[in-house]
Amino acid sequence: MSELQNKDWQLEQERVHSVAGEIDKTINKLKKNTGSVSSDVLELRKTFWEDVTVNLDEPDDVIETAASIKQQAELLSERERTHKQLDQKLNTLERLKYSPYFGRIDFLEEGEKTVDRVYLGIASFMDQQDENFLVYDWRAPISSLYYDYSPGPAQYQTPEGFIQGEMQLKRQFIIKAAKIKGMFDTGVTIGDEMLQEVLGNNASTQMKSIVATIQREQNAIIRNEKNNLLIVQGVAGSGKTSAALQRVAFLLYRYRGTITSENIMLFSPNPLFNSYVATVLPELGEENMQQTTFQEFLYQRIGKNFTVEDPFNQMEYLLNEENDPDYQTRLNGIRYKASLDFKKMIDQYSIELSTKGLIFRDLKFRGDPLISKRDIHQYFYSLDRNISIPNRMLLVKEWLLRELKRAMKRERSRSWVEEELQFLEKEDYMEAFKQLQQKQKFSDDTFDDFDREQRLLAEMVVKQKFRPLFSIVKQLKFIDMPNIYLQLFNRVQEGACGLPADWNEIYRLTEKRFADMVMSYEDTAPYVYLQDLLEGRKSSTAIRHIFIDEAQDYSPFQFAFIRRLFPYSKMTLLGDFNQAIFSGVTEAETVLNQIVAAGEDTAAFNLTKTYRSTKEIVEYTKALIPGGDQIEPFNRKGNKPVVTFVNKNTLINAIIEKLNDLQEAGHRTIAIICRTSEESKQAYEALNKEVSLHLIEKGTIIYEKGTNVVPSYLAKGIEFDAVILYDLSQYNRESERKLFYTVCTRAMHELHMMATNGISPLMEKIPKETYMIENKR
Ligand SMILES: Nc1ncnc2c1ncn2[C@@H]1O[C@H](COP(=O)(O)OP(=O)(O)OP(=O)(O)O)[C@@H](O)[C@H]1O
Repeated sequence: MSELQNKDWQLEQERVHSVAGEIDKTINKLKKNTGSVSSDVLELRKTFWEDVTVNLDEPDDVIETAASIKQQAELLSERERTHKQLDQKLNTLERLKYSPYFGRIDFLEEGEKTVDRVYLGIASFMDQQDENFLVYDWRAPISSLYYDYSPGPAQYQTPEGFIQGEMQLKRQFIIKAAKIKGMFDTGVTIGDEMLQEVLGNNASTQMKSIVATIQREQNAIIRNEKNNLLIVQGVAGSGKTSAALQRVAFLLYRYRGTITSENIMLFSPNPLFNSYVATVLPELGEENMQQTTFQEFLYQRIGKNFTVEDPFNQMEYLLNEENDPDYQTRLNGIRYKASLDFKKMIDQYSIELSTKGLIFRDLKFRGDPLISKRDIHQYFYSLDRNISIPNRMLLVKEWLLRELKRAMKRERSRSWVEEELQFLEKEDYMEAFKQLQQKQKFSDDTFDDFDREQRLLAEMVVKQKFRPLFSIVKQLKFIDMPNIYLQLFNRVQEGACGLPADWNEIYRLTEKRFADMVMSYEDTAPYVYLQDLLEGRKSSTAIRHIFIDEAQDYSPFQFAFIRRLFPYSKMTLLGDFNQAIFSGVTEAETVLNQIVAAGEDTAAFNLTKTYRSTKEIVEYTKALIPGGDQIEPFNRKGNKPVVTFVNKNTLINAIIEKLNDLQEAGHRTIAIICRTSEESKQAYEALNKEVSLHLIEKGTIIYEKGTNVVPSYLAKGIEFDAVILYDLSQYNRESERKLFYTVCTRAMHELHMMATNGISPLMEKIPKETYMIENKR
């Protein structure tokens, strides 16, 4: 280090100390505040009832009591909110104290004489007089200079317009416990050294924020405010998920006051992924957005009577059941049911249903139809056809509720009621007695009282028996959805586009599964879509931004469906067609290559640089996919991938040997990736006797440090220090190329592949010099 650099370092270190000191002062002040708020909260909770005047004697008193409770509850919740905010602020300050900032830029604004020195951190921090920013939030308008430019002419956008000027210095810091551990002045690309430092670390079981090293092309995605729909195609490891999460943080900052974490929703591939990304936003001092998986979202809408298949079962079927006589039909069905043609067919069908064809269910009472499906049908189609189907359904619902009430009255005097009365429990009598007392219906005449009690009990019995019927009607379950859906396949398909030749077979298969009360994954979205067209669904207005990660796994149909549910949301789709493992097998369209965005205000991004894996691993994996030569690895050195020839007897020992080597080399997260869940279980059983490891299944929520055995499709989106592919020879169908690519790209530092039956034909085009071969047969 030169003397000048040494001096700079010293000056910067002094500043770090002084800023950390200021942060400490603020922390202490805040702690005092938090203390008093937290004792307020405790006190309020303790004395809640003391300060409420409870009097239930007269109706007026009851109203007053309710108002008094409400007031007290509001006071408590306001204090609790303040407490939570202070707590969050304290947390952020503690993080800032540990590492106040990661970057500095010196910017001379056009027409100004003094240079602005801007230090960037995870949150803004001002001096004690609240006059000067000691740290700028990385999301502030001026901070974008850091991500977008190298020293030289530069500009940034503010709500008032562009500010031009010259960036004179760009400096990066690695600060830990208020000590500068690294300091780099950067040139053209930001943070090569810093990226080396960050990417060279061990993989973690939880994703980390990347704010210190966001790249320019990622920044464009993170800060986009112009477009309603962002489509990001990015190669494996290009930072799509990272960009999505930092974008959430950006939006929460930029639209503070109008948008909260409640208004943002992330669709993610599985529950494990949800927990994998769950710490990024809290690390940045923000609350997590809403998270769901698409299947979870759909399941709430499908009756509990169905066993609903999830995408993982579907994947297992596709990978394991090639010899099933129905395999090809199922595949064709999956492909068509994913398409917009199928959606059009459903739209057309729903128009027809407006005039004929709806199917209803009998409303049965004590085994007999009380209101027959024919009556419901007749009533429905007697209504004005200009009224939409959902609105007519509401009218039918109201009519049915009226009819049920009428029927209830009729039933009270039926003989079955009297019979039931004899079997009532003592508690039922007590209840009737209590009710009569409350209604003050007792008279002096005990004979009358007996009569009244009997009548009330009869009412109670009938009401109870009718309850399920009321609930059926209220939930519109008098509509026979499964049969309406099946009828769709069995009608004349006039002008239907792209109908598969084996349509009748597809119908037969769908019907067969429905008869067993099983709904295949490919039917879930179309089924719920049709249901929504008939029942109506209030689109969600609370969600303002939707993020869909792993978007390549969504069909055009599914995307159109989501779009319809959230008409007021902006959307960010992130995916990689080379990782379309589901449609890789089925050859169905995915939303990424058939974007349904006509007329939308759309921006498309293409990320080709990859950060996860070493250069050697990328050189190997990029040769696996068409167009892979465009993938640009980050220059981080490592070992070449290794293919180990084994036979069935030596496989487990070879893996154990690898595990030992990798652990010795300091790798903390190692995945043994198997093709299917069955294979994972076998591998786990065999290895578990010898080494300590965990098995990841579809319900697994958290992945743990150490060695994990994981089925291919559950490894999506996450990463490991080292990956051992359980058996590379099994990936031999062309349709599994994307799956093979996806699993190999999970490795950060080391990729090892066992081969029980020679090299996979999918590796044919991979240059021999990109990997090494070992023999353990
Ligand atoms: N700008 C960056 N600075 C530091 N690390 C980065 C950056 N961009 C990406 N990374 C790292 O690269 C790895 C891959 O990122 P991420 O998981 O977001 O990529 P992805 O495109 O979603 O990958 P995949 O499609 O393979 O799931 C992560 O470890 C992430 O922290």
